[in-house]
Amino acid sequence: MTGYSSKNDVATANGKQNGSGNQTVENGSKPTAFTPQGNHASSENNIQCSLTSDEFRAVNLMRQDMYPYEVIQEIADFIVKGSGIRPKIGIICGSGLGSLADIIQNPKVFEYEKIPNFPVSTVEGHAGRLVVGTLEGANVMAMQGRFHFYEGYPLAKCSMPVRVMKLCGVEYLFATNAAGGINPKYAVGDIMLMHDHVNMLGFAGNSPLQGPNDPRFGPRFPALVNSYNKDLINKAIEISKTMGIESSVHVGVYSCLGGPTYETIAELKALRMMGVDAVGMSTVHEVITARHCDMKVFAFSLITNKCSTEYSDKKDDEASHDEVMAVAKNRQKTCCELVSRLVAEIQKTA
Ligand SMILES: O=P(O)(O)O[C@H]1O[C@H](CO)[C@@H](O)[C@H]1O
Ligand code: HPA
Repeated sequence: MTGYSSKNDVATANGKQNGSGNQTVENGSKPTAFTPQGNHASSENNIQCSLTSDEFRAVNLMRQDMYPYEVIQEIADFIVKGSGIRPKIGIICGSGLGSLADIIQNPKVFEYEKIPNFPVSTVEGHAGRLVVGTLEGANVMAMQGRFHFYEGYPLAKCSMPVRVMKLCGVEYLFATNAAGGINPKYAVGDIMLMHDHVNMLGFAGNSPLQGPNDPRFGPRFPALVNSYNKDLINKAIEISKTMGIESSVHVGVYSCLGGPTYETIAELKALRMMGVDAVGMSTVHEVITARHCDMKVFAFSLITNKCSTEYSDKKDDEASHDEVMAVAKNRQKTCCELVSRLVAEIQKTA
């Protein structure tokens, strides 16, 4: 084999490459070192990284993944007291689907940065606001912006807001996402009601439930069969008929990869062989966390792009976040109608 070389260069955290291993930092502040035990030492050590003290603290905060029950309770109390509402339905808005929160009546809006101990949204199309109010007469709360593993947050932190929802009183989780359609029958703009998932991050040994289990949330070993509530799926199918969109609504299997890269052709082929219909980078950790604390789950994917399993040189065949956002914007009205009608159905039987 020719044409491949490995130079053994040392990559620094600020992206600079330096074959000698000497480290530089952009702003001129002195690099610090840390030990494998996580100690933050300023002396030279066996393992080095070129973070300043402030950067180190920021990264540490981002990676913090232990949220004791009491901290989550405090966040929930802050939201319930601040809004004067105890929500029954929690909605997570997928990429470009923030309008699902805009249809909430009498909204009380909490910016994520103003909520104590809450992470911040870093992805375009995820505004970073919690909206609490009513929809079709039901008390609801919606996350206009979710957290993804690729943003640098551990999975437990990505799905911590689901536990906040639970302690606010939420019984039903509606999780929505933008996803690539692997099933060749799916078209851009279709909706896939999730009836199961393949947890690729779980295959790699990663779970939002990793670490000590607090039985106040749920059991150490939760079962995940029947995670996606069948009654809600059937109600959504009925609603899609009355909306005249049943031919573009499917029931299928979603898989979450870590991202932020979109998939290679070989990965897409492997996923298809595993029975996956749509792929994204979210939702599964939220569903796991919701099922762990016994919430009823309804989830759907808006198919924002087709994932071809054929090799192609055409730029148009590559997934892009711009396309994802544009399709989501186009289909937001339909998604809003589906969600509000399903909320109305739940409210009817309450
Ligand atoms: O799953 P949501 O948040 O809808 O977003 C999807 O869209 C982004 C990629 O375009 C990824 O974040 C992927 O997970
Ligand atoms: N792959 C992964 N995540 C996605 C995609 C995709 O094709 N589309 C929207 N989110």
